[in-house]
Amino acid sequence: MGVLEKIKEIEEEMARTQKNKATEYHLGLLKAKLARYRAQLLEPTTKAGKAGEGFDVMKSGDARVALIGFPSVGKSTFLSKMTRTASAVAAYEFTTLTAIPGVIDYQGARIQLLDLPGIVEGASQGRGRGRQVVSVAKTADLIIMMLDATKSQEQRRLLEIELEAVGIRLNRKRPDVVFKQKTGGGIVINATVKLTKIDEKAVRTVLAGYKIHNCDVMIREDISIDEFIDVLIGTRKYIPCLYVYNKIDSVSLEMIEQLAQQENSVVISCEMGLNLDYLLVRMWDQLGLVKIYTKKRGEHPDLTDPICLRKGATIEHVCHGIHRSLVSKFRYALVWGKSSKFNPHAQKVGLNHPVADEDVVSIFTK
Ligand SMILES: Nc1nc2c(ncn2[C@@H]2O[C@H](COP(=O)(O)OP(=O)(O)OP(=O)(O)O)[C@@H](O)[C@H]2O)c(=O)[nH]1
Ligand SMILES: [K+]
Ligand SMILES: [Mg+2]
Repeated sequence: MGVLEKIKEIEEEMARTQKNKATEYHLGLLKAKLARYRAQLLEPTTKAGKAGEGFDVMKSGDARVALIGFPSVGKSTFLSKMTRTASAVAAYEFTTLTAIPGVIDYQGARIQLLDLPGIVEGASQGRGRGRQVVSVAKTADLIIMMLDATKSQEQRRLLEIELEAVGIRLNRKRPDVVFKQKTGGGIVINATVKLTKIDEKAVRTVLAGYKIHNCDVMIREDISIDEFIDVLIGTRKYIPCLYVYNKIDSVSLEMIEQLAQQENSVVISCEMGLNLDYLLVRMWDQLGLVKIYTKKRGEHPDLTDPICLRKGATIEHVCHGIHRSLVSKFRYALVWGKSSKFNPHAQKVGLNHPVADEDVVSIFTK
């Protein structure tokens, strides 16, 4: 039996099984199995389908934003508006057939915006170019899920299912669980908080489903069984997502208001150029980039050409941003700004010092 059939069989069994206390563990086991087969589906080595390879686009700039959506929601129109790259726009579906990269220059950062083919239901199982599209989505620092404001709200849920199916977790944090596999000693489970959604038996059932008999599990937040499975699988991608409703020029004001009030959502009209600046602000916030200005000794900081880094970046990342070989010659750095202990005065720091947005940094070398 192929992987697809096995998946279907488990899904059918899950649908048949009533959800209650008595079936809880059995369902947990089925879920674990299902997740394992789905993971196989994405392995390049299985015969279940062609490798989950993405389109061949070089990652460039300081961050990558991927446009995911059904056909004809306006993804290419958006790329053409926001960047100097033109991507074909048309009223028919599947106009775009490959990944088209464009660049947004914003706040001194270069953000790569990727226009992608529209995906359809079943994309994660290889329908259309779906598999390729979702694997590109996995490489993004932010996903813009583009939705058509004139269409049913169902579209959003369907897309979420497709992205979930390939291991993407939208707007969620990695579960706070420490999992260590061992060669002996049995299963040791500890929790530092009260667990209301799972118990030890459920955890053991899932571990048995994965044929794991020796491990340490330290659970530090009130997780669900699905989140525990994610921890075991280990390759989940936790990516921020903005739900962008396009074509608001064609819906009522009440509708616009209702869509705009949802969490993580932004309403726009590409065609009328409505709210696009605000979307940029929201994208920037979600990406969480920090700008660092460099300063040579005795000179003013260079405010025209900041180095853009991820949140959590250190002086070491700043060095890499200036020149590859700088770290090997590094002696110390002076930092002014929010990360300086003596702000507004400078602090002398080492490579591990975490920088903050708009810090000014001077590097001193040997
Ligand atoms: N009314 C309205 N129409 C829009 C807007 N933005 C795009 N469109 C129209 O929607 C249609 C599809 O636009 P595209 O940019 O090709 O959509 P796409 O998502 O890239 O489509 P595929 O590449 O086929 O997946 C075109 O006819 C656009 O003119 C908008 O803000 N309002
Ligand atoms: K189109
Ligand atoms: Mg397109």
